Amino acid sequence: MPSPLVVMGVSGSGKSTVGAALAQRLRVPYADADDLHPPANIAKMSAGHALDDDDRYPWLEAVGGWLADHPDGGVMSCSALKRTYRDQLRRHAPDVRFLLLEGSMEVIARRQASRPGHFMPASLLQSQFATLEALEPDEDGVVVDVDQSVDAIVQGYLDASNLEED
Ligand SMILES: Nc1ncnc2c1ncn2[C@@H]1O[C@H](COP(=O)(O)OP(=O)(O)OP(=O)(O)O)[C@@H](O)[C@H]1O
Ligand SMILES: O=C(O)[C@H](O)[C@@H](O)[C@H](O)[C@H](O)CO
Repeated sequence: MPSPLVVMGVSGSGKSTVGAALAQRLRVPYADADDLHPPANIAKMSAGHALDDDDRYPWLEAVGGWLADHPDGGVMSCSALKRTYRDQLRRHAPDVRFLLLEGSMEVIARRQASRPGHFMPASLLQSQFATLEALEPDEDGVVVDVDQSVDAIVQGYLDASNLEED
């Protein structure tokens, strides 16, 4: 894969699951942006409060740093909800591509509900959807519907990107 990829979308859309599967399929390094949050961000979300732009700024800097360190390929799961956040990532890694995992609130809420023990409360899903700005035509990316198997999502991305496995 010639450039780093960010698997993006709202909480519970499958970023970690799909991101890890894609990285394995493409045989490139994988990282989860959830692991790069400052502890204060995790505490805030755990307490039921949505992050704001200021909270996300240092976190996106860390995500961008990882992308810049993987110019020859790597997959990062990161919500990247707003255009300005993706612009911030592109400043670090101009060639970054995005895979937007798109789904209805109904499907995603059901998946979140059957995922016990995660710090992200289901009550924040509405704010995640309200904050999400879809990929714009000038952004390098692919949109895949999450209401299908993980394998089908991975294949959908590969087909849309004309990427072959080694
Ligand atoms: N295509 C799929 N079909 C069925 N279940 C799925 C699919 N993708 C993900 N899941 C399940 O949905 C739940 C949410 O997925 P996951 O944790 O990967 O989402 P996420 O976007 O990384 O969430 P967060 O950003 O909150 O960490 C998990 O329990 C996962 O196993
Ligand atoms: O931008 C955000 O609000 C955050 O990245 C959240 O989306 C969580 O980190 C993640 O999705 C965990 O559930």
